[in-house]
Amino acid sequence: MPVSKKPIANRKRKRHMLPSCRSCSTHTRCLLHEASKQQIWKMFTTGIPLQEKDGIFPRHKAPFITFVLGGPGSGKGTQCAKIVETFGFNHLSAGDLLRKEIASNSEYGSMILDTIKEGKIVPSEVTVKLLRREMELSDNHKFLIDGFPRSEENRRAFEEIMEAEPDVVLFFDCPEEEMVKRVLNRNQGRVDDNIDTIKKRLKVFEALNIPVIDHYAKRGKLHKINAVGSEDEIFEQVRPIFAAYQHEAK
Ligand SMILES: Nc1ncnc2c1ncn2[C@@H]1O[C@H](COP(=O)(O)OP(=O)(O)OP(=O)(O)O)[C@@H](O)[C@H]1O
Ligand SMILES: O=c1ccn([C@@H]2O[C@H](COP(=O)(O)O)[C@@H](O)[C@H]2O)c(=O)[nH]1
Ligand SMILES: [Mg+2]
Repeated sequence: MPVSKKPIANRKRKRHMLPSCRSCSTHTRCLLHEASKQQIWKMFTTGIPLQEKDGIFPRHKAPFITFVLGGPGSGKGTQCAKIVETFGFNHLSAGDLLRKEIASNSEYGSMILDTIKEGKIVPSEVTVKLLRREMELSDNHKFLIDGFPRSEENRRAFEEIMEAEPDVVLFFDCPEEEMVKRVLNRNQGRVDDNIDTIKKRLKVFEALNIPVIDHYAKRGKLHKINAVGSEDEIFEQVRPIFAAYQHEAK
């Protein structure tokens, strides 16, 4: 049975369920309070619910993490939307989080913009920090992490900082010619949807992302999907993967 994403209002309320931050200057309730983070992640990684005495409301479920990988334009975002609709995951697109940082003029904004224009990879600590913040704020324990990790260094940073590994890894396998065609037709005004940047992104994908895919193949976590066909045809390959995990991920 599909589980819909919780409304933003509920996510905001979650902040107020966390203890006050004594170490920040404003003394407001603050997600960056180290003790809170450690408590949340202790619970996330051990699966042991926190008690009232731990300072935050108990949560009862360990995270169920899916990494969604594939080249530029292979259809990751499109299929994630279908997975969310059918299986009720929280979709975290690393690229979208980075683009939000640019739009919000954050301290990393101009560095991220330059990196994306060049089709290169943003430093792991920046991306992992953004993912971690979203995961901490989420009322949903089922995560689809789209477009990350992009390199072995990204993968190691995530696993070390989060003390967690993915349960499932999807790889949307698509020929380069098809990916280029899709990206050039995407028409969403992305600064990297031009032929020069696409060529660079494809090179980076081959050199740095394929080793991550190989790593998870060796660990028996990889599900390779033929990403050519209609969106619905492709989703029919994805559906049984999550149907099989539905009991575990509930
Ligand atoms: N099966 C498909 N057949 C044809 N076009 C598709 C298919 N799936 C997605 N598309 C289209 O291709 C484009 C790229 O898809 P999408 O944004 O989902 O890819 P992505 O893997 O998330 O790319 P990126 O890594 O660049 O974010 C979009 O315009 C989308 O509508
Ligand atoms: O983990 C990540 C994810 C993305 N990037 C940068 O963003 C662009 C666009 O990413 P999409 O997944 O295609 O939306 C990507 O080419 C990288 O430059 C990143 O550095 N790290
Ligand atoms: Mg995408």
